Amino acid sequence: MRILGIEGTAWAASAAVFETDRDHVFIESDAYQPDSGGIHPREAAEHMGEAIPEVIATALDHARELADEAGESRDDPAIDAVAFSRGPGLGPCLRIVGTAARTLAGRLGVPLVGVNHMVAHLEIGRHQSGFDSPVCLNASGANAHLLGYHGGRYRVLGETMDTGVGNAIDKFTRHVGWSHPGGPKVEAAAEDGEYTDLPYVVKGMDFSFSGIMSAAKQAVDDGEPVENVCAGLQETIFAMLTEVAERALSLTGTDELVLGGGVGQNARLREMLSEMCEARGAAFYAPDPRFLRDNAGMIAVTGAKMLAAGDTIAIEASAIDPNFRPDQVPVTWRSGEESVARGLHDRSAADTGGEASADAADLRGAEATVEFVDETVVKRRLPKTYRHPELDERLRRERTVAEARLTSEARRQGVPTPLVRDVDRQKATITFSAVGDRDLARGLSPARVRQVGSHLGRLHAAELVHGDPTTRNARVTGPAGGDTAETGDDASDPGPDRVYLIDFGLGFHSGHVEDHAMDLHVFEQSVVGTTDDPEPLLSAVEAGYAETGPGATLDRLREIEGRGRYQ
Ligand SMILES: C[C@@H](O)[C@H](NC(=O)OP(=O)(O)OC[C@H]1O[C@@H](n2cnc3c(N)ncnc32)[C@H](O)[C@@H]1O)C(=O)O
Ligand SMILES: Nc1ncnc2c1ncn2[C@@H]1O[C@H](COP(=O)(O)OP(=O)(O)OP(=O)(O)O)[C@@H](O)[C@H]1O
Ligand SMILES: [Fe+2]
Repeated sequence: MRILGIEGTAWAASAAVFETDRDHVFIESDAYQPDSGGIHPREAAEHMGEAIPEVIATALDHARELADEAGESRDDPAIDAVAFSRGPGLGPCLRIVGTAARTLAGRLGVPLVGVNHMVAHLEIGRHQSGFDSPVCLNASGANAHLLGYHGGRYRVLGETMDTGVGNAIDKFTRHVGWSHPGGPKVEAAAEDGEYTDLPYVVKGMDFSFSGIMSAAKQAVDDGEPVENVCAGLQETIFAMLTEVAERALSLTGTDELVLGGGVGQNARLREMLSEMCEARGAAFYAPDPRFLRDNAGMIAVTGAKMLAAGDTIAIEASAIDPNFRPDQVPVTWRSGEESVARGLHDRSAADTGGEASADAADLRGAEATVEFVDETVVKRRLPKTYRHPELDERLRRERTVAEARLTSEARRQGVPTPLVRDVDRQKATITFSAVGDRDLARGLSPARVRQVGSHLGRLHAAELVHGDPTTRNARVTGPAGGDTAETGDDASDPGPDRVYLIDFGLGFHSGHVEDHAMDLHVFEQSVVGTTDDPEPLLSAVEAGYAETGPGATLDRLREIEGRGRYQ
């Protein structure tokens, strides 16, 4: 089969032909380059209007040659379907691409396939790597998120809370007067720069860039050489992306990572991700640059998978969607049984602690190694070689201090946590009492997550924020199956099932409703990412929270969930 792909969500007017038999992709692209400033939607649309017909004509010529070589009749269309980017992206650009795709499919009498651009950024890497069910890091201009397939959809495991990663970099380069796009210029300048410290902001698997960008602009304005700020920016932003990717691998239990998106062309980002994966024995795949930046090849390849699954779209129903989120797409081309979290269900090492602790294997979280010694666990934040040594040293020290302090403070508020027995700041090592029989991820139940909700509420009421409350950072007593006869639905009496919160390394003090709602959001996201039917669990979390937490948090949580983050 031969699929024509068309891409034009923002800057790349691109058309491609994917030949499924040979697994070969031909791509023709024409980039929009703003004269000054960033991407202007109107200018970008004008560019699409001129360039899209030309790139399509070139791709169709190529398809015709292939059809002739194959001896196909000249009366047959040389392609079997037209796949196009339906969104997300700039409305005026998407409309031009949509119109071109509909017209062409109608004229040739072939099916139309509507592709989500973000899903295409990750499907291309999955296709080329041959991985089963990887975690995907999309690092593009307008987006930044971690995705994993579970229960028929790509779930967002973590994402930017403000701008996309490329746009953040481009805003900085505009500030220093460099032309668009800024990413490659920052990469080149960083080669000659010395690392400078900038704010580092991750919350569980979410992250934000706005504080870093303001600090970077300020540093330049204050006279710091721009190449030093570029080096600091790369080291900070890419270490954040690498850290959250590692956390996603750890949370899902998967050992495969693929990279997608235009920022993925950056050699330093690829180096960090590949080093992180190597250190934890995971496989890493990054497509060639021509498949990372916006291109129609990824649209054609994803379109072919959708076509094979019968996932075509009627012309009347093919409206574009500038806010099309990847988790809205029903993934018709993959089996409902596949899951990014498959590793969770066949790893016995996570059942540890209590009686079993003496025999338990040592664990590796995302950040640290955990060694079980009698009834204690020794948690060591070993150096991460992918990070700049200064940044690494700072993070390990700060987090060790925060973890020891907040674990104890939480306990004083009545939240079950391990006892802190010893802290060695120099070696970034803490010794705790062992708690629980297994991670909550391996024993989810409404009664247990209700306790997590209630614990978080108690912390927030005392102006404490956990910072990384996931289903792997709670330990439970009792059986793997969850609700026992003793606990039943009566969560006010936890019975023999007790839920402990651990891993306060990203914790901090805050009375701000936004920080509280984000904390709850991080926990709910970790539940949604790894379960088939999250709704009863989410209701239980919120019911537990409502009993103990500040009143405004749940409203703010709804607001956070509803925020469009495509800026
Ligand atoms: C919705 C869609 O239009 C959008 N596409 C997009 O942003 O183009 P993409 O090709 O994936 O990424 C472009 C970004 O990638 C950055 N970039 C390109 N080369 C880079 C490099 N070597 N280092 C860092 N960033 C780089 C650019 O500065 C720019 O911000 C998206 O996928 O979010
Ligand atoms: N006090 C404890 N009692 C029992 N088990 C523990 C304890 N502390 C940690 N563990 C186990 O070790 C694992 C890793 O610990 P922890 O989450 O603190 O490390 P981490 O590297 O910071 O993890 P991540 O960043 O992935 O959340 C936990 O998921 C848990 O199974
Ligand atoms: Fe893109």
